Amino acid sequence: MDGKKLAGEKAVESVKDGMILGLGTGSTVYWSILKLGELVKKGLDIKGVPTSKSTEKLAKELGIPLVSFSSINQIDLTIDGADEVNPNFELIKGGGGALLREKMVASISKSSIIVIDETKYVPNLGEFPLPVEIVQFGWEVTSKQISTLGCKPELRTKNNSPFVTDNGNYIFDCYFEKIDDAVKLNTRLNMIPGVVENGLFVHLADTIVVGKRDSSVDILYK
Ligand SMILES: O=C[C@H](O)[C@H](O)[C@H](O)COP(=O)(O)O
Repeated sequence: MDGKKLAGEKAVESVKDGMILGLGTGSTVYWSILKLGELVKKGLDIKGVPTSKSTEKLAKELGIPLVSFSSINQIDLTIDGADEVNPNFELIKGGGGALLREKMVASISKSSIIVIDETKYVPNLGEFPLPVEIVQFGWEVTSKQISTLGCKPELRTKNNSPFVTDNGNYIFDCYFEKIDDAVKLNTRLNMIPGVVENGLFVHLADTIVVGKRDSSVDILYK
């Protein structure tokens, strides 16, 4: 069975009536949102906070009640995907371009479950290029500054034009040889003028749900 589907559906078992729920973005959490839609139809009482326009659209189609991020101070639980996860529960996110809103939502979540298939659980972060969201103004200069941290930033494109995020920004996919110190790199990247946010999530996940090829699911707790 598909590891993404297994993990996505398993995470929903932690959802309880009355919760305000952060709804992540991507093809793994898609399965969580689909399951939530089914449960809402059967009477589950939750309110979702979407992390992207695509998740907002999906949740609306499924009849999941939503609440705007601006109107709340705290989220009970967020379920989201990731591109890489290491044994310290540090993540690379943003493969789908939603990292900024995802990080904002995660930052006010009491608890956060990350759903992945087993290919994404890695000893060291960095094989997946690190997404960094930047303002459009002077992106060439920002690229040079980011490269001094030891990577090759590539401007993400879509249909031969720069990819534009839900927030109107660009994304660099940054190729580091290996990321040894995610905490330090997260800080250094965010200190560069022009950088809005980067896809390193540190101290923002407490449970990892891993869907495996053999149809089993591992649940890792911090
Ligand atoms: O911007 C996208 C998000 O960070 C996703 O959660 C991440 O890229 C994982 O996506 P998927 O589950 O589709 O592999």
